[in-house]
Amino acid sequence: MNFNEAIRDQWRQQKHVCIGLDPFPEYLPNGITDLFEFNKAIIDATADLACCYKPQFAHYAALGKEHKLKETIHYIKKHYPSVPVILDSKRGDIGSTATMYAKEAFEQYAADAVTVNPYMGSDTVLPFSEFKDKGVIVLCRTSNPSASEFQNQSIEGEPLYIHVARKAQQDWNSNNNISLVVGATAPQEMKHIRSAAPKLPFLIPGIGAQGGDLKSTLINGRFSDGDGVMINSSRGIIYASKEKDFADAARRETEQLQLAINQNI
Ligand SMILES: O=C(O)c1cc(=O)[nH]c(=O)n1[C@@H]1O[C@H](COP(=O)(O)O)[C@@H](O)[C@H]1O
Repeated sequence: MNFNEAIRDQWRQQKHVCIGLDPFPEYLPNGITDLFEFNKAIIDATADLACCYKPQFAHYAALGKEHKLKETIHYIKKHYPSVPVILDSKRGDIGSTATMYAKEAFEQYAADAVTVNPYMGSDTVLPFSEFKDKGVIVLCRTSNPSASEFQNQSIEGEPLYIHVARKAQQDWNSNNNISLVVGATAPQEMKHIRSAAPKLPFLIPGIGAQGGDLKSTLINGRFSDGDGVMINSSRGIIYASKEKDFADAARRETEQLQLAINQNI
């Protein structure tokens, strides 16, 4: 089963929440200093609800704690093998280097999918999509405040993000393993991208701490028959409480987000 099939399996069980494992040392709950211990508590409390997990690479590498990232991914794969793991490293480089980045994500870290920055062109994406069983999640229209500076620029009458969506669907998806990152903070762009790429799954960050609107996200982002979306929340879930009950609080936030998704999907 490849990544996209595994996600579809999760959707069939009404799981759409992608939990971001982005530990900031200064926000760790009182008494917790170890990143793996923190992640493990969150994972054990949410694994039956999560569509997937998404650890963000910089949150480990900036602290020299890449081994804690590896430990986290191995823990999920050992104890909750049906929950896919997306390594959010937003890689992108010339083909020969991209091949090494793909090995980093899929062989060193054993991730099921990786986020990829496609703005250097096709030869930088294909080394990832050659891994048939793995997911390649291509940045299309990101959630950050300056995203429109370049991504909304019009080229031949269409915004750049639409060119990315078309290329992803038509040229990069021969192994049926491509998804798109589309931020919840850009509902009109999301609608446009969904009509250009009706069948590609969307990873949607921007709900929770970044203030994206869930209802318009679901109306604009889901497939015509529902599903189609992995709704990411990181800080909104993992920092729901700074006290001893942080894992239970993360579970409650995940349940509430899934409930809100069910009511709108
Ligand atoms: O690729 C991503 O995951 C991503 C793309 C994007 O456009 N915006 C975005 O916020 N992200 C990531 O999604 C997560 C959002 O975190 P919260 O804002 O705390 O929910 C972070 O790990 C970001 O790096």
